[in-house]
Amino acid sequence: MLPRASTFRTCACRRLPTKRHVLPLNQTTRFYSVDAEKLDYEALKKQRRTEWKRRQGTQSFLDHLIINVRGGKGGNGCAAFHREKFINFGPPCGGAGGRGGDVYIMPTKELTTLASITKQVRGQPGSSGSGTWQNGRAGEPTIIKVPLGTVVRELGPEDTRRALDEWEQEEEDLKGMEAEDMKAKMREKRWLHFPGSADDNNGRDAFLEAEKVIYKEERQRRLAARKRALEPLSFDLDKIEELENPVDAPLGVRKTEYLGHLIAHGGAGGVGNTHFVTNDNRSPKYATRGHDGERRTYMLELKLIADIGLVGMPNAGKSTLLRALTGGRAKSEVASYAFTTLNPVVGVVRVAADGTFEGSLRPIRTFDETRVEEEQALAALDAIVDPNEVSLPPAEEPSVRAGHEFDLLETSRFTIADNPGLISGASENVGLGHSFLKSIERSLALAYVIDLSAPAPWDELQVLRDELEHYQPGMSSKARIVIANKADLLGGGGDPEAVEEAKAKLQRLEEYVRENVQADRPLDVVPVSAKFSQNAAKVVRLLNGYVQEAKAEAGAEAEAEVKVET
Ligand SMILES: Nc1nc2c(ncn2[C@@H]2O[C@H](COP(=O)(O)OP(=O)(O)OP(=O)(O)O)[C@@H](O)[C@H]2O)c(=O)[nH]1
Ligand SMILES: [Mg+2]
Repeated sequence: MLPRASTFRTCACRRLPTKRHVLPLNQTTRFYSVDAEKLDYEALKKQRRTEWKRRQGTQSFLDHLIINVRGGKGGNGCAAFHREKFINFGPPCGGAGGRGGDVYIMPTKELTTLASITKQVRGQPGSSGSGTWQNGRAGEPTIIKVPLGTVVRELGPEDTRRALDEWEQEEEDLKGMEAEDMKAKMREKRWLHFPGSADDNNGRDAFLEAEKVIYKEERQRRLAARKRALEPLSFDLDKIEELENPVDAPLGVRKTEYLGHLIAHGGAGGVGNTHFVTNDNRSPKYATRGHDGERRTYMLELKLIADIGLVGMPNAGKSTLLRALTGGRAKSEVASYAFTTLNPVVGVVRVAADGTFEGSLRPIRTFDETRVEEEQALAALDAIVDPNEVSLPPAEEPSVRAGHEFDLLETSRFTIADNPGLISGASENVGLGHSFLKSIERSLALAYVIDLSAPAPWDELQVLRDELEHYQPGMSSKARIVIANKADLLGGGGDPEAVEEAKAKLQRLEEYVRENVQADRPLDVVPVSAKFSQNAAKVVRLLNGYVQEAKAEAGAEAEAEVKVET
């Protein structure tokens, strides 16, 4: 029985928000106005966010991946005979199948992790040939886009993680079959027959001859593939390459497009029955199927190419520093809870001859927390500052501006990578672990970022150094500078006692660095405030110096190697 109309009305009303469900405004205000409670609430919120982020981090951070790549399958050949008005029995006219598409790999700046890359990549198949001598269309190439800085390594024949090649796979499929069944199955995989002539073909000498030739060719193909597999491919995708088309090419000549590195060839197309015409056999009724594409397995490993790598504990202000140095161009997330940054982010610092860097010309506002909170903060700011009441002095126009104008001034640039936070025990996979350090393994220099406002910043430094050494012995010798961040929190707003205390703390840190953390060359210690871009110019000058120095050293080494070889 249908419910009465009044029943519907009651249900609908129940779903509507009533006054009871909405918290009165004064009630929430009262809750926040209690300071102790608010503090607890804030701490709890931060802790929950940290936990949430850490869990997310373990799922989304991806710096190595194994992918199975298969070139496109070739299209099948066609067994057909020409038919036309007044020609009832025309000649064989089956076209060949198209080639399967090749698979390429290409670096791109748009990606920063391997998370979006599919593990099984199949090239596009070629289309089959058809009657009237029509050959099939070749498969389009497939391009796998990976982040810049990915190292591609093919797994060798002994590696158990490698996918089986087409012959090994066939062997596996035929295991345990009777010899007759096996033969039939192998034939079925390779041959196509004109409708109704399969049995007839199998008994013909011409077909058996053709089969022998096809198997011989296949054996040669298999030998070549096995030989090639003994030398696995390996290359670094550390720069974006472009094909230069000749400038004097005649009009109308197609420009060749850069597709990247070829990692799996597509299979050849099958041949049509026209291919098998001989003097003895004028109307062959069989064609071959397309070949499978190459099957290869690759290990992708992400190693970002940044000249400088920032290493620091969570919340030390690494992301804030990156944003300050790049003028907010590098969009690294900043928030007051730990593990805000989950993936390494690379930014570019552009420097002029007089030491001005582009970031200093772009005033940035660094917001904490999420976008919602950012909007709330802005709204609160607007409520306090009434633009009509406060007459701000007109901002001075800088003589140069960031953006395109800086192109004329720029004399050097370097890249800098912000990393997730490193904590004690990261080598035992505590926090986000330390595998992300792989991304800065090839950096020219490392910079420790520590929180100077912490009670014992030197302890932080020791932990960072130990974790670097745990990750790779000798890696800490790449560190050149200790950036003591959050210096603005010391000094107590100009209180002489607090200033003295801050100076003493900095001195103690310097002493500690000199005595305990020293590598083979002295480490610079620079107090900065990333949030307010204080002393950032000095940091940029020093970092730029290390990069130039390291590049010069690498250049000298390469030259020496060339000399030895000659
Ligand atoms: N007062 C002050 N606060 C800062 C400074 N630098 C960063 N902060 C604040 O410190 C908090 C953490 O900054 P982040 O840049 O996210 O720190 P992080 O090292 O990237 O942290 P993770 O990504 O979690 O490893 C934020 O609330 C920043 O506003 C600074 O120089 N002075
Ligand atoms: Mg960060």
